[in-house]
Amino acid sequence: MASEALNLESFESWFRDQGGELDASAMGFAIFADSGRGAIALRDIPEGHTLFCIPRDLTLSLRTSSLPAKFGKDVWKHHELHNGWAGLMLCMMWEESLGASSKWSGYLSSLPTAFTTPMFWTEEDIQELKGTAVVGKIGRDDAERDYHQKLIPAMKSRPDLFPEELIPQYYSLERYHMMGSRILSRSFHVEPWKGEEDHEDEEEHSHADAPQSDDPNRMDVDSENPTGDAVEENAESQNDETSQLELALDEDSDEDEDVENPADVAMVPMADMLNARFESENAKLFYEERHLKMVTTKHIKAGEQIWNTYGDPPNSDLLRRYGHVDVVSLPPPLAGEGNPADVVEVRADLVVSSVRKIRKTAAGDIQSRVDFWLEEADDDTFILTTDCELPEELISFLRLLFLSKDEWNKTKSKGKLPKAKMEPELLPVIADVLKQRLAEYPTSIEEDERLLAPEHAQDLSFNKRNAVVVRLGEKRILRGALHKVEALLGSQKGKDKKRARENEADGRGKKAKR
Ligand SMILES: C[S@@+](CC[C@H](N)C(=O)[O-])C[C@H]1O[C@@H](n2cnc3c(N)ncnc32)[C@H](O)[C@@H]1O
Repeated sequence: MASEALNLESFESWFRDQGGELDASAMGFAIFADSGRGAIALRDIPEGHTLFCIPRDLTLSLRTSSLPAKFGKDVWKHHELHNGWAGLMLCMMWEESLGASSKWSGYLSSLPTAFTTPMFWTEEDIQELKGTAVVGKIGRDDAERDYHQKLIPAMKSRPDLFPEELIPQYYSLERYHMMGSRILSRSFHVEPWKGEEDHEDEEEHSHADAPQSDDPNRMDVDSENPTGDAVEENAESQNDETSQLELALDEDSDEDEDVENPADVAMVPMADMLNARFESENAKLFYEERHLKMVTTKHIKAGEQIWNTYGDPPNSDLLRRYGHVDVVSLPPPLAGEGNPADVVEVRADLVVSSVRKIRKTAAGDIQSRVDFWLEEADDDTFILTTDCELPEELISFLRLLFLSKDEWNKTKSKGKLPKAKMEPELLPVIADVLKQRLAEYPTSIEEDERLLAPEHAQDLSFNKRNAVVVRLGEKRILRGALHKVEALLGSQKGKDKKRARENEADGRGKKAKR
């Protein structure tokens, strides 16, 4: 605790020395038992108040580190450092190796070195996540491949920048993972100022192509102040200051608008000191021409925590990226506590296997229907949320698999997927899919609820407790959806019986008439 407090003090003075501005009458730091360091309001703060202000050139990214320019654009690209996060990870390791001569030394030394994300879990702990969306997305192997295929050759090519004796201390695989985790849990998406974009005449420097990013939940930066003040554009003055490398990094960034330009991934000192909790945001980062500003989005009372937002992701993503889970009251139809933003993924192949099992007559052309689906819908996973409603895509997919041969031929020629209209014949398959999906978790809901009960919770390790929270959240959604399907099946049976009785009575009536 004492060392963390000291760390914060030197971080704060580094921040000011570098031109950062903090309203120390409004915001201070505290250490929270469940979330580490965070920011608190030292007095009542009105909405629209600027808590701190960061010069753009104090953010750490491919645009601001001088390492990419030392390689030159072609070599940087040759080593594939313009794709994904590997380039920024190398920049961070290099800046750290410079010690006090790096502009970011006071920042880098304030960053955590240990993480609670599954990337660092034992195999035994990871087993606790079986069935959840986390397991397939940890990505340790992909990250290590990048380390060996991109970073090692790049470093070997420049012993002047990466002296061999410094490799174990600053560039080990362990430190590489550490940088990756810092980016994962603390980076922001920071786009260049509009006036920075249109430059074609810049000479040779690194280019950045679009990276593979899976990041809908990175902390975001808005371009407009919440008070509605217009952000003034001043392209001309910005042009003078924009580094040529920065422009080169953006040159290729429009190639695919769906993937994030790695040059837009930025470490933002001070802004990354704020914690987040589901729907608790009361401050947000906004950008202006030369600064990023953390501005309150609500009135905050003295003593309250100042929360940013991480985009309110499901617990599976929170755990994977940030190493914690959100536990608040769940809205109906669920009850108890969990993350209202939770989701559960159901793979299309599970649906296909249930259709094959239940509709023994399932068409031999099922594969061509699946291919048609994949082409038209471009998705092989169905997502259920905490409202426990059945996804429209799932219903449409099932209807496609249930079409008669004639209907299928028509659908194929029209190139249009069936409407998501629920049919009674789909219900038994959906119930089976949900049961199969529930069976993919090794424990039951009741077992998990017992593990999390207050009298047992202290027996769980931090990782295991988080794993149980994630898997229980997913299972509750599946159970909620299953209850809905069973209720529909029950009322369908009731309707069928009634119809049968009426038919019988009709039959008798007719007989009586005769
Ligand atoms: C952007 S940093 C926030 C500052 C961080 N607490 C620190 O000490 O540097 C994100 C990290 O803070 C922690 N964190 C943020 N919000 C949290 C919460 N609601 N519960 C638990 N931990 C949280 C997690 O470790 C997360 O990876």
